[in-house]
Amino acid sequence: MIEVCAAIIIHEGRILIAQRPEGDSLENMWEFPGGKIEEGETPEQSLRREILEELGIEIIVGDFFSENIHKYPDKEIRLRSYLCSVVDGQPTNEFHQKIIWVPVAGLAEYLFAPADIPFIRKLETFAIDVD
Ligand SMILES: Nc1nc2c([nH]c(=O)n2[C@H]2C[C@H](O)[C@@H](COP(=O)(O)OP(=O)(O)OP(=O)(O)O)O2)c(=O)[nH]1
Ligand SMILES: [Mg+2]
Repeated sequence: MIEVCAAIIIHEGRILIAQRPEGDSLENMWEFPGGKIEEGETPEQSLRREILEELGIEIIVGDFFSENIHKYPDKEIRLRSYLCSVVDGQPTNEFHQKIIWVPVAGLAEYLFAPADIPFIRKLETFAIDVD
């Protein structure tokens, strides 16, 4: 089982989503930034490291949002998501094809990695209160 953490970064009513690189697994699909937890890391530490690497920003990892165990043809992952906020600065795209901010109501337009679908459904049932 591969342990993966994903950041649901919310800012001014929108969520940051990212399109996976060409040539990688799940290429072109949309995801929440993050990645595999490394040896000795907590999920929170892992997410802060991944977000600094992928987006060049410091985040606050807040409440746990949801967990989904998903079997891909070649691997099984436990994907855990956390609600996060930006400490300061603008995210820069260091890794993905694209990064964009979308309102919850717009998430359905994007083709997400299959493991993310339950998160999208759950987000759609919540009125996310921000600011
Ligand atoms: N970061 C992230 N990974 C996700 C999401 N949904 C999802 O299925 N994944 C999968 C893709 C990868 O197989 C795995 C870990 O992501 P990663 O970005 O660290 O992995 P990677 O590209 O090095 O993966 P791989 O090519 O070595 O399989 O989790 C998501 O929302 N965010
Ligand atoms: Mg990653």
